[in-house]
Amino acid sequence: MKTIRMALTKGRLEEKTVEMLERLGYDCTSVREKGRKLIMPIGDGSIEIVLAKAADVVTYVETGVCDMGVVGKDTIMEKGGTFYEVADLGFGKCRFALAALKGKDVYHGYKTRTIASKYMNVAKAFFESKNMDINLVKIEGSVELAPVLGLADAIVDIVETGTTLRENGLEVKEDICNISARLIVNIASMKLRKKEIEDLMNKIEKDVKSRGVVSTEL
Ligand SMILES: Nc1ncnc2c1ncn2[C@@H]1O[C@H](COP(=O)(O)OP(=O)(O)OP(=O)(O)O)[C@@H](O)[C@H]1O
Ligand SMILES: O=P(O)(O)OC[C@H]1O[C@H](OP(=O)(O)OP(=O)(O)O)[C@H](O)[C@@H]1O
Repeated sequence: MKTIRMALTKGRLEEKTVEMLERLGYDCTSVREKGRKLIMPIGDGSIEIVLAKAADVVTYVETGVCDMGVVGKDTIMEKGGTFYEVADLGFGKCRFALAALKGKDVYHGYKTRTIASKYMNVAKAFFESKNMDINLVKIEGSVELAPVLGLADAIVDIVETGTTLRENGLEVKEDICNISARLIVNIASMKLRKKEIEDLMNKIEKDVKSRGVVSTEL
């Protein structure tokens, strides 16, 4: 049987994904003791794990160098692409929100608002849906700084606990959508490796159900 290559998002989603694979019965010692290694087999070697940055997980799955991947809905929304999104894994939960300084009115007034975000496409689509004309500024991280420093009127960013907003004098003005980790599959792999991929998908779906995950729309 040919090895299935699965791309995992390094960082926040990594631990939960490994825990899920362990619940499915795959020995993930190789991932837990990886050091600086980026590719490693798990279990009996039927799956090979590729550790990548979120946006690159999508690229590797879309191009078919990886058969499947685990990535946040935020990355899927921002980057788009052609692949199957087959499961909401129910972890990595957070949300996209519009936020600004406490008490600031971001909706009214004649001046075009300046919005800062790491997620330019998500922010653009959100304001287009509201028919609001805005100036968008790309910020690479710690986006909360932009309104505090006076660069932007508001931000579109990920909120999990709300601590970063609160500790910087900001508040959510509007929730945009929920985010969680998703399982994605390459289109050709789904046909060519149907049996192996479906077997793994079924195991993952069982695990997701057993955790009582209420799946959002895929
Ligand atoms: N509080 C949070 N902040 C950011 N992402 C979160 C949070 N909680 C869950 N996530 C999910 O975890 C994924 C990976 O986040 P992580 O911060 O590890 O990587 P990243 O956003 O690509 O940042 P970096 O560029 O620092 O690697 C996100 O794409 C998102 O789906
Ligand atoms: O609601 P909270 O629990 O405070 O989490 C949200 C924060 O976490 C993320 O930032 P991250 O730590 O990934 O750093 P970054 O801003 O440099 O991307 C996100 O962009 C928020 O800043």
